[in-house]
Amino acid sequence: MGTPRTLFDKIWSAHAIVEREDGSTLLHVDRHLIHDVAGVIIGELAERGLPVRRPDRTFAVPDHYAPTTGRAGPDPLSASPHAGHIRALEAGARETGMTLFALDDIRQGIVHVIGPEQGITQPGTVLVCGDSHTATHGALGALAFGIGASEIAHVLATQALWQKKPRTMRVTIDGALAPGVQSKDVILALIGKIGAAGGTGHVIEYAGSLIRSLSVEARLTICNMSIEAGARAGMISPDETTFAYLEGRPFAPKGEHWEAALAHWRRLPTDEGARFDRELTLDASSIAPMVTWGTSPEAALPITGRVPDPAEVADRERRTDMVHALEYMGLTPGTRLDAIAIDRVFIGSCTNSRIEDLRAAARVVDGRRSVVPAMVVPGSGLVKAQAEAEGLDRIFRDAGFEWRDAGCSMCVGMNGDLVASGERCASTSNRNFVGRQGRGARTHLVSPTMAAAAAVTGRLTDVRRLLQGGA
Ligand SMILES: CC(C)[C@H](C(=O)O)[C@@H](O)C(=O)O
Ligand code: SF4
Repeated sequence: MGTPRTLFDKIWSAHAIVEREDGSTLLHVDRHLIHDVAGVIIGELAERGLPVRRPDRTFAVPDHYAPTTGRAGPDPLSASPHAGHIRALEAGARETGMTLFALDDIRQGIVHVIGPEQGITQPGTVLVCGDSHTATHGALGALAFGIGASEIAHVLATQALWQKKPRTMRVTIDGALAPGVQSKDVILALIGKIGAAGGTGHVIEYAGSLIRSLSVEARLTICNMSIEAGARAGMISPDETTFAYLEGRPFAPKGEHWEAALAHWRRLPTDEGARFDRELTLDASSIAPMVTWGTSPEAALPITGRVPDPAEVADRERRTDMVHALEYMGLTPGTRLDAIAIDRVFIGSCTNSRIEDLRAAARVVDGRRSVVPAMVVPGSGLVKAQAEAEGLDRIFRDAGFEWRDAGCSMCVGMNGDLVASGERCASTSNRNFVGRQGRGARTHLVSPTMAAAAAVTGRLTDVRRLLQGGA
C-alpha cells in the first residue's frame, strides 16, 4: 500500500517535474486563470517574442475593473476610466487564442466564481492565478494558489512554475452548524482563533464531518479565506458532493473521459493515517454568527460580543494595533457589537456571491426593507441569470437593494464602486483592511444572511433573532 499520503502530497508529486538544489520544485500547471489586473502581461510577453505555451489551458476574464452598471448599453466601457485594463486583457486573450469570458459574455464574472462554475477547476489539478484568493478553487480538491506578476509571465510562457514546498496543516471541523450560522462564520471563527498569520507557510486541508456535510459553494467560501489566515492554499478532499457538482459543467470531462476522471479523482482524498505537519480542530456547534470589528480578518467575534478593550491586552504591540484599528473603525471599547449602526451593505465578492449566498440573503430580506443603501453584485452573469429566474432580484429590488452586474465591485472598489470615507459597511467580502473599500471606509466582514440582517435593521444584527421573528 505504501505510506499514507495527503491530498496535497498526491497532487504535488504528480506535478513535480524537477527539483532544484535550493529545494524549489518545478511544477506542471494544469490551469492558468488570468484577470484584468494582469491583462497587460499577455501583451508584454508578445513584445518579448514569447508565445503563450498552452492557450488551451489558459482562461481570461475581466472582473476587478468590470463596471457593474450600464453593461447592457452599446459600449459599456465608454464611461469607464479603467477600460484600458479590460481591453488589454480581451485583446491579449483573443490574439493568443486562450479562452476568454469577455465583458459582454453571460459567463463573465469573478475569476474565482467562474472557474468552479464552468468546471475549469477540477480535483487533482494544479491551478494558478495572479490573485491571492486563488485558494478558493481548492474546495474542489485542486492545489490552487496565487502567483505574482513575473510568475504569471513564466506560466504563460512555460506552463510550469518554480515553487518551494509548503508545509501541511489539517483543520478538522466536526459537528453541525446552528441555524443562522453559515460557512463564512466558520472561516471567520477559525481566523479569529489562529490569527491572520496562523497558517503561514502551510497549505490547509479542511476536513471533518462539518466539511463533508457542506455544499461545494459553502466549501468555496471557506477555502477562499485561507489566505486571510496566512496560508498558501486551502483544500478539501473531493467526494461525491464534489463529483455531483462538477458533472455536466461545460469544461468538465464528458463520457468516457468523465469515467476515467472519476476513477482518478476517487484516489485523491487524503489516506487514513497520513501525517500533517500541524493538526487543529474546531467544534462546529460552538460557532455563532461572526462579525469583524477591526482592520484585519482576525479581528472577528461572535455578534453576541462587545468591542474589545485594548487596556485588557498585555502585549504592547498588539495593544497599539488595536488602538489604531478602533480609531480607524470609529469604535469605543465595550460597545455591544449588535449596537453598531451601519451606513451601507455590500453583498458580493468571490467569498459570497454565488447562488446559494444570494438565496440565503434573499430569505432574510424577503418582505422587509433595507434602511440603508445596499447592493447585490452577483459573482457571475450566470449567477445573476439564475437568481433572476428564481425571482431573487425582485426580492432584493423590492427591499430597496441595487441589483448590479457581475464583478469584484465594492470588495476592492477598483471599478469605482466605493464606500465613502467614514462610512461603515457590512460586507460579505473577505478583507477589512484600512482603505480596502475606499479611503477611510470602515468594513465589517459578515456572512450573506448577516449582511441582509444588517441592511434591514441598519445595524449589525444577530440574524438568528430575525429568523425567529423578532427584530
Ligand atoms: C488585485 C488583485 C491582484 C488582488 C489579489 O491578489 O487578491 C485582489 O483580488 C484582492 O482581493 O486584493
Ligand atoms: S472579489 Fe475581491 S477578493 Fe475576490 S478577486 Fe475580486 S477583489 Fe479579490
